[in-house]
Amino acid sequence: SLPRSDHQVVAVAARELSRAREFAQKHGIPRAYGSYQELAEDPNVEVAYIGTQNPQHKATVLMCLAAGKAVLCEKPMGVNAAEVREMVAEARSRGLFLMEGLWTRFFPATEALKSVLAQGTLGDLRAARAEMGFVIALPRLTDWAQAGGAVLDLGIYCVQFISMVFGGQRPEKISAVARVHETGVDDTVSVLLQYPGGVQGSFTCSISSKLSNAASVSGTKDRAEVSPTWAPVELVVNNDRKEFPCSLGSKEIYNFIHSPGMIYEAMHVRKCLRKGKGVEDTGRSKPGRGCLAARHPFHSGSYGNYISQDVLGHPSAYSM
Ligand SMILES: NC(=O)C1=CN([C@@H]2O[C@H](COP(=O)(O)OP(=O)(O)OC[C@H]3O[C@@H](n4cnc5c(N)ncnc54)[C@H](OP(=O)(O)O)[C@@H]3O)[C@@H](O)[C@H]2O)C=CC1
Ligand SMILES: O=C1OC[C@@H](O)[C@H](O)[C@H]1O
Repeated sequence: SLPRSDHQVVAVAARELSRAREFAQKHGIPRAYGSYQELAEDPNVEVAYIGTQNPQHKATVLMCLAAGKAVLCEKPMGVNAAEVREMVAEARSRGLFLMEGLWTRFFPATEALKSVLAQGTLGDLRAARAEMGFVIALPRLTDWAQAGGAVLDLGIYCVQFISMVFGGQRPEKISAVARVHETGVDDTVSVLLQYPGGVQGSFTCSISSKLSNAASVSGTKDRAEVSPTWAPVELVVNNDRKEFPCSLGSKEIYNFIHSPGMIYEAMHVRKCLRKGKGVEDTGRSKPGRGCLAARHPFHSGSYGNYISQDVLGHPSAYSM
């Protein structure tokens, strides 16, 4: 979907070469590999996009970093804070770019919301609310061994929204309640986040029930809402509704809605690499090829531990 002068998919890898070849043929990709290692070692690959399942993210990220690649890893980058810290440390030590694929951040509707917030249109912010839930029949979601569960797969979109609207502040207190799936993963979770000055964030995520799938922020003057939470194509401020269609003329049939919106994060990666500077992680930017770990409280560990402690009654194997 993007100009070939800017982006080219030059290789694809799978654990089975036949599957990589089939995908490469279908999408006109020049090279197919039967292992991720071979792709990581391909000198024509500048950026590795990692779309394996959650438990394989870390190993594949480290493999590609070791091969000197910039890395865009699907969300959640790690299944817990320790994994994320290890990947960020490795990227930093090698001076390489690393980004978590929270594609939501780069949608035009999100950019429009950010300018509404920057203009102070809503007044002093008081509360943010996000929901993401639907009945999803994906085996990986109910499988503990695949780091399934609502919070890791869907809750992450809610947390990143709340973190974004409150400027990346860390909440002072977190509490959570949950329905636990018979496989032991979190099925439906509601979380309350208390920020300084009585400002509040709350979200519900569910892999077994349809929720509003909208995210909103309210202030002393007005309220703004984007939807759907994870791939926003609509922004409503007061009664003013703006559409940001993202079919982008693509004729592809995708597994997940608004998938053409993946181009926005790809463009962001290119922009960062061309700027050649590390992007703010803790509020400072560094000259030279740095790394970005799209940091949000979720992966700081404390929130994840609170959530998993509250939700599952014990720090789960994959608590964030
Ligand atoms: N940004 C977004 O909108 C979305 C993001 N995601 C994220 O993308 C990632 C992949 O999700 P999805 O594509 O639904 O997952 P799939 O269940 O389709 O698995 C993706 C790939 O993981 C690879 N894989 C590597 N090791 C294993 C293993 N041990 N067991 C099974 N598969 C393995 C397989 O590749 P192969 O066998 O070919 O090597 C498989 O094709 C997740 O992290 C998810 O959070 C998912 C959907 C939407
Ligand atoms: O990232 C995602 O977005 C859409 C969901 O259906 C999917 O399970 C999730 O991984």
